[in-house]
Amino acid sequence: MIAARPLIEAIGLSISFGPNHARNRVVDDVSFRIGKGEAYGLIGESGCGKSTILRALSGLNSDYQGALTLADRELPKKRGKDFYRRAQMVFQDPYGSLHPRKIVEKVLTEPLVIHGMDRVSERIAETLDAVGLGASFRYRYPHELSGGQRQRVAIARALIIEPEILLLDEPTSALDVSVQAEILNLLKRLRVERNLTYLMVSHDLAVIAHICERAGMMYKGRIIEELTSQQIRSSDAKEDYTKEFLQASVEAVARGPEVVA
Ligand SMILES: Nc1ncnc2c1ncn2[C@@H]1O[C@H](COP(=O)(O)OP(=O)(O)OP(=O)(O)O)[C@@H](O)[C@H]1O
Repeated sequence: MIAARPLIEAIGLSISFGPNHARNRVVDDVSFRIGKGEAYGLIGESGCGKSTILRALSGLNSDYQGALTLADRELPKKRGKDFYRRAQMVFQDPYGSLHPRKIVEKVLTEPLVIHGMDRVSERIAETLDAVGLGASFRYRYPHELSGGQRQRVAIARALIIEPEILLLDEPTSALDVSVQAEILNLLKRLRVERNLTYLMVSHDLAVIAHICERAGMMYKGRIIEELTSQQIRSSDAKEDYTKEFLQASVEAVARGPEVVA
């Protein structure tokens, strides 16, 4: 079900790269709507434009045509602090996204200071707890953490300012298979507990079907059709390309993400 009034909307989004005479359009007239509290996925093979959409929405690339809206208001090309207060990003690579010389406490203090939030020490303790890391992790450096623990810190950093929206770019694909399911289950639980809205990008259909209620199937920069997680599970697609994509992943979807409890 599409909410009548979406929290996030993309309207005719197009994004091109390269010099004027040889612009390469990698996102082509994409539109989607995400209701408050919904988890929406963008799925497709490598290079189809998923991350480019997420980067545009998160303000990392302002060179786009069309409109992106938040709660019915068109977002300015240069996102203000108010946008980041409401929407935070979690990246694929927990190794690259944490500064090697900052202990966890510093990583978690910074967003609180930027957004002028109180109860710094308590919020750090509460958020570490919420992502399944105890107080002992507070004074550790990234190199003292496993990949899964680092991704939990990255999730804590995103959540500590209590945003409404998480923009998730392949948040488990850099992790060991055994750890992926733990992080996915954490994301699933946090969404319910905090009534979060997710936009998640993944090439992995099982991951999208596990987390998202709906997903846009992308092919060469376009969303060629939208599917519910139920349609993904039952391989119920209209487009031939989607059918092939689903068929190729059918066993993985039926199994769920590896070792999900
Ligand atoms: N800054 C950029 N300059 C030039 N081309 C770019 C840039 N960013 C992305 N592209 C190109 O846009 C296309 C889509 O990339 P994008 O990263 O969005 O794909 P994706 O679907 O997320 O795949 P992947 O999972 O491999 O990242 C690719 O051909 C990529 O090379």
